[in-house]
Amino acid sequence: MLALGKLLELTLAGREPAEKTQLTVEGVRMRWLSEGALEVRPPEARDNGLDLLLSAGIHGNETAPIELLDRLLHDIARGDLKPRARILFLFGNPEAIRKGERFVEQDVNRLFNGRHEQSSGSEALRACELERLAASFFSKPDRQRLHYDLHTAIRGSKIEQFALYPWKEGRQHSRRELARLRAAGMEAVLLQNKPSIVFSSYTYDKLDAEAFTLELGKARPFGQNDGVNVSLLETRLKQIIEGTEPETEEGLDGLQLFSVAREIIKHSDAFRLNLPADIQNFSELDVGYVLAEDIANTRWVIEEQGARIIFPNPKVKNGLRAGILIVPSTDENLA
Ligand SMILES: O=C(O)CCC(=O)N[C@@H](CCC(=O)O)C(=O)O
Ligand SMILES: [Zn+2]
Repeated sequence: MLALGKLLELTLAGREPAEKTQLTVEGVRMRWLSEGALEVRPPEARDNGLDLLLSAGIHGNETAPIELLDRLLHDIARGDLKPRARILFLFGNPEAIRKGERFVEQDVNRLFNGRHEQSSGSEALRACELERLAASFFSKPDRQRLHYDLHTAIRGSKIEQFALYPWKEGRQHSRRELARLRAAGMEAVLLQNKPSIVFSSYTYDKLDAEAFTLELGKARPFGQNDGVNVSLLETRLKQIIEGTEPETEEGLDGLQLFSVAREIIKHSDAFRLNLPADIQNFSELDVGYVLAEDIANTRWVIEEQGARIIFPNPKVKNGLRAGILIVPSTDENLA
């Protein structure tokens, strides 16, 4: 196997490779760009015009997606997987991955779309670098652009695998991309309805990629991911990479759609979230329930029928999202 296939090993060791560019026997070029960043380019005659960005480890303790990208890279470096797409592999927060922590000082996935400019420290610099790497990768005209930012969640979930689809004014969510996600094993998609500061929102909004955050199960340490079944996603990614993806029906085959009713923002240290610590994502909340309380008697009371909570987290920094309240949605506004 080509040494550059061991991007994860290099990243965990904090080392630069001796050789920055290597070629497989089939002429696939692997190029190390920076810590945790590697570009894969098929020979020109085989290139099918797709630019695919695969990122994981934006949160350092979310190891199942990192292991998935590591397997894909090994297969490419051994010549077992023969790309027709250009691919950028990114391990988002190397320092946090080495520590096995979600982040070191601040959450990288709250620093995109310019937020890093209002901040400082190594994670702000990394978010800036990730934006630059993604922008340069997606700078070629007349190519399809696709980004999957892979995550696992802090808690268990009533719906194990789901996607978050960013929003941009005037741009419609794509039915074809949703069908593709369904085929990749996603059971639900949350259709966002406002701008955001996460990585997939940056590539969707600023770089015109089709972009998604994918949640694949519960976060566990390296080597303990048997409970996270990524086989459908892995098969689909290999097909996308090799250009052998079967044409998907436009039907969504039971894919559940949700939209954001409200983001719960923690405003102060007085913030209290009235949920059990072990509550699962997608738990339903009754109308009238006092979900949260904050400074100056602010109360977050459930008003929406069919409301569910995802990503509840009272420990976030003040000013950040402490949960998302979602409601069922339909496919009527899809392009
Ligand atoms: O389990 C949790 O509370 C968080 C899991 C996670 O890291 N989710 C992403 C979602 C990004 C998005 O909103 O698209 C995050 O919170 O950064
Ligand atoms: Zn995450």
